[in-house]
Amino acid sequence: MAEHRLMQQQQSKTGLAIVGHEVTGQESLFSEGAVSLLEALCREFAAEVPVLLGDRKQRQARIDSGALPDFLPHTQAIRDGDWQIRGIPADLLDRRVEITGPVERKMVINALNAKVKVFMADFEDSLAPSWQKVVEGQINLRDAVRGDIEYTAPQSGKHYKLDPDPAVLVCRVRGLHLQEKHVEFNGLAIPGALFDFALYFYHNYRQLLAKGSGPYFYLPKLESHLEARWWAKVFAFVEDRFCLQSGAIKCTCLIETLPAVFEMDEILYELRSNIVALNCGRWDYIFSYIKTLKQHPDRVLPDRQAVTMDTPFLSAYSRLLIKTCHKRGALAMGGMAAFIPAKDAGQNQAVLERVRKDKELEARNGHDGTWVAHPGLADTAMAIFNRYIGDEHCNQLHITRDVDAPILASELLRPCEGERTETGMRLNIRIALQYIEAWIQGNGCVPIYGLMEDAATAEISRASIWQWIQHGKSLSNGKLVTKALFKDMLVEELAKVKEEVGGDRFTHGKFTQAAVLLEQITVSDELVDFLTLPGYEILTAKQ
Ligand SMILES: CC(=O)SCCNC(=O)CCNC(=O)[C@H](O)C(C)(C)COP(=O)(O)OP(=O)(O)OC[C@H]1O[C@@H](n2cnc3c(N)ncnc32)[C@H](O)[C@@H]1OP(=O)(O)O
Ligand SMILES: O=CC(=O)O
Ligand SMILES: [Mg+2]
Repeated sequence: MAEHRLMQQQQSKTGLAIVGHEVTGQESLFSEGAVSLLEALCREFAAEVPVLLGDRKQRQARIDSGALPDFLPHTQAIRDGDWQIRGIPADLLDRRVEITGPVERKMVINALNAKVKVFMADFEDSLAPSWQKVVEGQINLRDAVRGDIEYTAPQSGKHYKLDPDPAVLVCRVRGLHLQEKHVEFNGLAIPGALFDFALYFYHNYRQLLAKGSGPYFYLPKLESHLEARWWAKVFAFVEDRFCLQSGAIKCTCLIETLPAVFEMDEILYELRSNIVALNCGRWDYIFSYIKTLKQHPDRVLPDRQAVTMDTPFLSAYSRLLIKTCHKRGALAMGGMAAFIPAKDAGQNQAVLERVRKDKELEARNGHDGTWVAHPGLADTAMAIFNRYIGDEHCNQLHITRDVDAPILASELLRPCEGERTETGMRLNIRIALQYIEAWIQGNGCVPIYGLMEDAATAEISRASIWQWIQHGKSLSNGKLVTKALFKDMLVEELAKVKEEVGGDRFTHGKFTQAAVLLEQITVSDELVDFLTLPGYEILTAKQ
């Protein structure tokens, strides 16, 4: 019956239509109840998304013409008010180490078995959202929630299954800028965020609540409290529809855009029934600093490697997030050190040392937990947070920073010192090339030169070069960064990548196509909002 209704809708172009190719196992995912929820959400909320995205453009236009982001005058009462978020469920009180990773079957099992408190299952920065991957990802999470997930690696024959006490599951849905073009509502592609949210919620909320957990979400790339309000309405609508207690759905918002850091109190306030934490998504935040201040010549960033969490503008961001969260009873999560374990034992010691240093800074600032990209880093991060949190507490909520001096807008916006080097520019090109190549083939997270690269980190690499060209910056060796210099380097670095990956891999890969896309988005006069937008067109072209 559901199939019949869908076919009718596909013909009439009204209501919801699934237009993607058939993925094995999708019948049970697109059950009548799930489709009906998705359709209701699209009917109620999809039309508001372009309006919210339009608000982003208007804000950006004001900043492009010289204004600087600042705290909002008309929400002063919310910042000054004495209010708290509603509360944190027991299984989310202790989040000292969270692992993140894409929703592929093997990774889901490995992440849930890792020695961490939470697994953030990611439909966002680390996933290239091909139709196949998003559908399979939902199936994998549904099976994991039921404790019914296994996997056998085709090559090694290694078998994977869940350990008895898996990590708490939190699902990160796509950002509002991304569409899911394989599902249409009234003939238009639907917001990817609604697709991810509706399916994860529908298939898992009962089982999760029955085992004392709940439907938990990470919300990425918010830019304003009005976007948080939109999510609050989505949550309330769903809680009502399924006769759940208000606040049964819980979320953590990533503060990973420069505009959002000025609205953290407001975001917590809008979502106060549902929110439990904010998270320092540092990589997108750095990208957003570049993007938001792209027309401000005095705020051009140096080499990516110089932009570390101890630089003043990032330190202010981390400290203000902690202060804001703890004042409101919410957890303040740290972010990702992009290092991943090295095969060589000596090199690995150096990696662990860098992770330790990064986590130590977060824990000392007062963060309640942090992210790792790889199970091999869990113990290191856990040891640091254990030392700061101890056995008596499960977080650092008791640490309030009211006595600290206020953190001012000028500190959040402070220009970042450091060199722009030819080595840094060439490295940016090679990273962006290899990442885009992986992404357009359907792989959203890859190790490159010993670091985890995902959509957020790669954005920094490509946007930095755009910004250096735009403002006619010189490199430390005196070379002026121009479109011509970039194009010459692109040819040279493409050849270098070929040497590094080998002729065979190069020929069978999509490096030339990646180079074309990288060139387009780097020499364009306007900064392309997200590389995943043109990337999605390529990714989905042949599906
Ligand atoms: C800016 C942000 O948004 S950060 C959040 C988004 N980014 C992420 O989540 C990054 C997640 N990390 C990853 O995807 C991976 O660690 C990568 C791609 C960087 C490296 O992966 P690999 O090359 O497979 O690493 P490696 O070979 O060392 O892996 C060893 C084992 O650990 C597993 N593993 C590695 N990372 C993870 C992870 N994050 N979750 C679960 N398992 C993992 C691998 O699957 C592999 O398992 P196996 O031995 O059973 O085959
Ligand atoms: O999503 C996390 C980030 O750092 O970006
Ligand atoms: Mg991010």
